[in-house]
Amino acid sequence: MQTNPTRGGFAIGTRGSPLALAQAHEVRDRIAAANGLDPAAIEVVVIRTSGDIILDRPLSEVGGKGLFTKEIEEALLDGTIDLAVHSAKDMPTTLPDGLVLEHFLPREDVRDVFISPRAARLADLPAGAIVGTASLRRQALVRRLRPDLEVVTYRGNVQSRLRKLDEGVVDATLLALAGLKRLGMADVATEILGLDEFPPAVGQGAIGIETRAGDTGVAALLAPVVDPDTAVALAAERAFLAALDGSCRTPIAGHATIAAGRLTLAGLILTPDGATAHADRIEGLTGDAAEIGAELGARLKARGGPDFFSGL
Ligand SMILES: NCc1[nH]cc(CCC(=O)O)c1CC(=O)O
Repeated sequence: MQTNPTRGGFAIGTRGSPLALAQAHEVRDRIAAANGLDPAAIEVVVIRTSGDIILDRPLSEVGGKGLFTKEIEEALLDGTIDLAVHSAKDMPTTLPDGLVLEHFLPREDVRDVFISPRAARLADLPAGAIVGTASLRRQALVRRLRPDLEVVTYRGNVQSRLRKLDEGVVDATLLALAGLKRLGMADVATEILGLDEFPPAVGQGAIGIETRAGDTGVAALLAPVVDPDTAVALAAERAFLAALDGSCRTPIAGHATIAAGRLTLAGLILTPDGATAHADRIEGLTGDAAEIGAELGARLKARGGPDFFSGL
């Protein structure tokens, strides 16, 4: 078994939310099973991040996605942990020097779900109903489909969001089906939203494993558990997001699929009010994933024009 010279063990770093822990335990169990190790010999280290501490403001106002990874990445760089498990969706497009995001478990369902005690479908909510979500993409997509609803920002982990729904603070919310499945809670979903009307965030449904660049020992342990198609899809989606230069105030959807050795990347950018949207897709070779992502990002950026991103 690979040991860490500075700490004398093998450790996985994760945030402490129930979803983050479920994902870290899944990675631990798969590594153990595929390498003939005792799962108990692989330590799971919970790391509290700035993003977990600041809960009262939208992420886009307090510094973005990096707040959920900073302390975990420091632990990876200083050798406290050997790999970090993340929701790929929550990862910034640029990582600190010396770290890479190249390993992914097979992707879960990428779709969003609508959850409400008031209506069987998003289309059936009464006018004026309040939809709570912190995601700018979900806010814009709801406004595009249902401009007559009221959209409010609503942060917190999956459990706390569902609690607010129970308490009647909002009439409906939207969550990723993948997270609910990993928590064994897929049955709370009221309606599974279609990919065309409600395209996912870049990385949605994928568990990413961040490692130190050139750590061949960890790469060897991960080789039997990772999914190459998911890695290709994520390379395309993340290059797309990076080309749109990561303004976390811009609603963006992006989804790559692989079939018969070909990659198809679909992307969408919206204004926050959902009134204006630009969508396109590119199909090409899986080996060109990063180029396809960059090209689609550049196209949509050009289509939106200079004011699309600055004027938000
Ligand atoms: N930003 C929170 C977050 N990060 C990943 C998931 C769900 C799991 C996934 O998309 O892989 C969620 C919750 C949600 O959006 O419902």
